[in-house]
Amino acid sequence: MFLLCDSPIVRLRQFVSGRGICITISQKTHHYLFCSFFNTFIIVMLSERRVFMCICQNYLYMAEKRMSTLLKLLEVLKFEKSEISSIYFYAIIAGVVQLSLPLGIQSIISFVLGGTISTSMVLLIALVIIGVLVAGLLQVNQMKLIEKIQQQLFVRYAFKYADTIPKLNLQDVDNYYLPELVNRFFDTVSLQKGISKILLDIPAASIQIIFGLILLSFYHPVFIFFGLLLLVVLYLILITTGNKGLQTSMEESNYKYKVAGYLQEIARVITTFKFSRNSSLHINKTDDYVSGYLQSRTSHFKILLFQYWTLIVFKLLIISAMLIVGAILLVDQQINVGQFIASEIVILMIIGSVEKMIVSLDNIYDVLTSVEKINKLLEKPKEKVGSQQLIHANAGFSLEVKDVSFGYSSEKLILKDLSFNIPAGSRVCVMGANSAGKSTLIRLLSGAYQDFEGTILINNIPISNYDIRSIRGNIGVLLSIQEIFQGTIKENICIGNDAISYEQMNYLAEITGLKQFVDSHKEGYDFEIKPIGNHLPDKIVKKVLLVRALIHNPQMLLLEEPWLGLEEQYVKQIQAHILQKLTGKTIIVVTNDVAFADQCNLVIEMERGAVKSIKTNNL
Ligand SMILES: Nc1ncnc2c1ncn2[C@@H]1O[C@H](COP(=O)(O)OP(=O)(O)OP(=O)(O)O)[C@@H](O)[C@H]1O
Repeated sequence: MFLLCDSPIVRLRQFVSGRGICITISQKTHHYLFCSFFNTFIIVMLSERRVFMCICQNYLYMAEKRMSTLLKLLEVLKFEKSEISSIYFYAIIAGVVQLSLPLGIQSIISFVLGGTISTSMVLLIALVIIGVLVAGLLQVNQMKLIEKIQQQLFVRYAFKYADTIPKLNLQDVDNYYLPELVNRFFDTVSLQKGISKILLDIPAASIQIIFGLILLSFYHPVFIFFGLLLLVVLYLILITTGNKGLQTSMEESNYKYKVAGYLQEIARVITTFKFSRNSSLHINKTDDYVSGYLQSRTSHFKILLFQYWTLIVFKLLIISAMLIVGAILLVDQQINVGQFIASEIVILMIIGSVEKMIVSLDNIYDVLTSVEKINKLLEKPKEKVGSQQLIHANAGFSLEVKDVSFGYSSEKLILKDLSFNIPAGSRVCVMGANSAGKSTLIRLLSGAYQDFEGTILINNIPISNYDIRSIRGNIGVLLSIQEIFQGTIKENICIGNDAISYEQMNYLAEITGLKQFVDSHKEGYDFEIKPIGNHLPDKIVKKVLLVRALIHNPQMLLLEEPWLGLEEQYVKQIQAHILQKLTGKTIIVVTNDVAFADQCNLVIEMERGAVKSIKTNNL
């Protein structure tokens, strides 16, 4: 295809997959001639360096994108190597066995034309029947292997998601709604379905095509020409529509998740939409996303239709050509009736396989799209994990904050040039007005946010050098960003640590006042908390989180407003526990409680992201 135009880059984008030759016709008027050769990329243009680069980049970008999606699919299939090899092995055997049908029929017809029913003929019929049975058995084995692969895929992704989510970088997670992103897990179901089609249909179809063509070439050389023509057409369909098909499939999937995400958002704020009865915002927004979905789906369907129409036209042509050629060869007595019928059966088998391959293209798009979608969460940035272990000593840790600056985004600094020292075993109170940056500081000290300027040293070693898990194992944290989850109270407190006894839990539950709530339910600590803690008073949520922070007997405590909103009696008990029972541990509490601050060794006052004052109390 040749194209004369004045805007090479715009044209190139519209160009079929960016492959082609580009020749400068006139440098002055900036006219360019593009020509596309399927799957061939050559640039004959030496004078316009800038355009030359653009073309290369465009091509490379598209090739890279396609390759990366394919590589991701191969990465998925890498674990199923042995099953896939077996499936292909069975497919080859089945392909050979299935050829016994036309060959058997050809011989049977020769016998029938001879007018005798001989033992050989009965034997042949039996062989054909056995061939069909064996092919069926092989297919059953293939199905079993596919089932195994499907189960493995689901299990592997379920565990990958469960393992990855807690490791995600919190700063990055701030930019999206994580539960919505997790919806991509449902693409494992599309992957399971698509993979089964691809692994069953495509090998069977390709092997039938190859063996069928080889067989046909034995009947007459003219069939070789038809065979080659068939392969070229199949290749052209794949090349011309492949990229576009994948692109429209991705767009369709993007809108699918937009619709699902928005419905999820409506459900999340159900009361808001319920009480704004006259508003149709939710319907209008859903309409926008659904329209986008329908448009991209229609574009995708157009590609599939184009592929199918090409196939129908080609089928018509090839069947008529084959019948005519077969009939001529038969009349010319170059082939006999048996060969004629057998060759027609083989041709029909080949056409059927080509059809299967074209129809499977939709599955290939689905599979590639699913792999991209599932990986969206898995590819998100993870927390950095150093190698140094924070040793569990029986004393608190020392902290040194040196010239630390931090912003949740690059536009605004929240913490500005903070510097202070906290000796091991200190009790520290962090005070300050709203938005002074107190919570942000605690988040940095807990290792929750890692991309800050300056240094934070724990026991004289930069926090980034530590294995973050060893820090988490040694500190108790109560941050405002923490939540309770669906599960029992015990699970919410212990988070799977079976070494924690009921006595330990009871002791802290008494201090915080959680015990009263636990005792008021017959299930006790096995009382099941509903998702997002629905119906649970805020005070109880806070108490559960506080007991969770204290229960591991950590060497360092980072507590954000631990008693804010709790009953006076429990506030006193909690403070007494922290000040009197946890001697030797490093305790940092964010609170504007002056009475508590007076009992701390160090009081850090913050103002607009900076340290306003540091006061040392001689206790
Ligand atoms: N996850 C976040 N993403 C972006 N900005 C944030 C985030 N968390 C806090 N901020 C902003 O950082 C600033 C400091 O908030 P921070 O919660 O650290 O202050 P604070 O002193 O603890 O205030 P408060 O006592 O009201 O909790 C505020 O302007 C706040 O809006």
